Amino acid sequence: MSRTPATDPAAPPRTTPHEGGPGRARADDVALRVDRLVKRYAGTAVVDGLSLVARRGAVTAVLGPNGAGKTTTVECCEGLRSPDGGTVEVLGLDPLADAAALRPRVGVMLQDGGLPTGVRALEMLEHVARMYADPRDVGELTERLGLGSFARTTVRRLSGGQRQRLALAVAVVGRPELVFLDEPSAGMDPQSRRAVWDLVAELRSDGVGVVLTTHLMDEAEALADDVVIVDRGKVIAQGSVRELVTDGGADGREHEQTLRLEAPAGLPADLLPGLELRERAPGQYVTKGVVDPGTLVALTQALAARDVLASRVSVGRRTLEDVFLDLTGRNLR
Ligand SMILES: Nc1ncnc2c1ncn2[C@@H]1O[C@H](COP(=O)(O)OP(=O)(O)OP(=O)(O)O)[C@@H](O)[C@H]1O
Repeated sequence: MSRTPATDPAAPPRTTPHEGGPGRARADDVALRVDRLVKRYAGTAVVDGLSLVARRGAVTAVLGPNGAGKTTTVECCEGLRSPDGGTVEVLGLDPLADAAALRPRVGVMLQDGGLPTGVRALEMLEHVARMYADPRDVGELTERLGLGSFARTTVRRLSGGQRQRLALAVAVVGRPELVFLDEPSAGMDPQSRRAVWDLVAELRSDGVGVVLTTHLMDEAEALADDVVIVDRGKVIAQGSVRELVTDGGADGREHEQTLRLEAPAGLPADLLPGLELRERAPGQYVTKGVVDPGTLVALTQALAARDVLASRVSVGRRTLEDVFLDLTGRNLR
């Protein structure tokens, strides 16, 4: 698959539809369809013709750097903002015109929690549960998300991570068909994070469509069936994690190791015999081709011969962060 050069704003987004993935989702599998969405603030398009599909029974991660337009997009899907162009279909309905019909069917976890601050945590969850015909068991949800230790604490006194866990419980207690999670594990300790990830995996296997925005690579890699990478209000790549990190997936390159080097800018591409060294951002290099133990020796010798001291050398599988950096020349965070 060809690269979309970072410098060519006219280039089309790199789209890699895959078996069962967003490109081939059957109409009745589709939980969310966003088509050429535009949202402007003060005349500037912060969402600029963005299209994506999220399936039922799948986790779709919307990934991008700060200010990319992720939250704005999701807020248009939640009926919290009205688009300036394009269309949004949530469970086949319009999030603004059909807001009342969608409310019991869609769960929303906002980035700041979005919860009233004077209410105690458990009372809040119980209150929301009573609004649904067939809510989840509050005790079970409390237990698995570890809400018990702060059940009687008011929302305003909760830590960031506690508030996030409560917001997640509130989002899923009504058994939604589609749930939007905005950075669900931001600010959480590893144990809470694991509990959130397990819950998300369970929602997916129960057939729920999960749309999560994040800039955490490991979260997207661990959870997502479909990844949509957004930058400057546009989709710049989409596909499964495997497709994205293997550049199309056909040649099985996921087993291939990539060598990453941080060193002064301007090293030549042919520094290493038999390996291409590509400078994808100033001073940040990656190699293409097979990396073996001898590669590290050759690299060290080649750098020493030029009196160059590397600040970092690492070997590992290609990640979503690499994909983003390749496409944009910038780090994701
Ligand atoms: N109500 C608003 N009025 C004006 N500008 C806004 C408003 N809300 C968001 N923006 C701007 O729109 C752009 C996209 O913001 P958005 O919150 O959608 O990005 P994001 O990808 O979710 O970022 P982050 O990862 O930081 O949450 C940003 O430049 C932001 O400053």
